Amino acid sequence: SGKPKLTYFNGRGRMESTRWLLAAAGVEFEEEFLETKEQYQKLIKDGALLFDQVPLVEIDGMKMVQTRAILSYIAAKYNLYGKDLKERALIDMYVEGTGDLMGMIITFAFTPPKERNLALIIERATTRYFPVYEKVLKQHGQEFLVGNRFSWADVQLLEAILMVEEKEPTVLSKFPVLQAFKARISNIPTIKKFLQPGSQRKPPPDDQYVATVMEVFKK
Ligand SMILES: N[C@@H](CCC(=O)N[C@@H](CS(=O)(=O)O)C(=O)NCC(=O)O)C(=O)O
Repeated sequence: SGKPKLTYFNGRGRMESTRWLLAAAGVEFEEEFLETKEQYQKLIKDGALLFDQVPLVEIDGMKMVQTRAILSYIAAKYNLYGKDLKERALIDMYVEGTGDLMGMIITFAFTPPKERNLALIIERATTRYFPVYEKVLKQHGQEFLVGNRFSWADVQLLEAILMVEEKEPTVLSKFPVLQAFKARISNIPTIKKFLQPGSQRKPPPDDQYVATVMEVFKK
């Protein structure tokens, strides 16, 4: 069909940032949801998973795995990766930052309840990560993080803000510039559409999601 095809669980995990980026670029995509061990074994047998891992994104005749490789390819293909090496370097730094923050939340669902440390996630968000983006936007006074143009960095920062707000709704209370950024980027038509109910955006992980992941990978 020419549309990229995403193979992953029916949940956020490591695939959600790819859904966000494709949606922000206005690119329609198909999804295959991993529900059973048999599906996973078949993908391996068919040689579709280079490292026996998902996310898998089939795009432009390639079977891409490795989340960063997938995201970088999509960002470059849809001109969301800056205009030169230095802008791309900034975007890489910013997306690694929001990626690390979201990584803490992704693993949260798989951490035994008594070991979960939500306070640490909120502390990192409000003292290490959000202050950086607040300052960057404040200093150049532009709409977007890099090169005064919409990029991957903006998409992933909005994704991270919304994810942290799901855990702590007041998390932006000391970040007025990020509050304005959130409102602005959420109103970009392709993102506004993705934020509407019924889009391919996935809900926060629940016990069912965690159980499915464990079941599929059970030896
Ligand atoms: N570096 C890889 C890691 C991918 C990964 O660990 N995938 C898990 C699934 S999930 O953690 O994303 O839910 C997997 O396939 N695990 C199976 C295995 O590693 O045998 C990436 O970024 O895509």
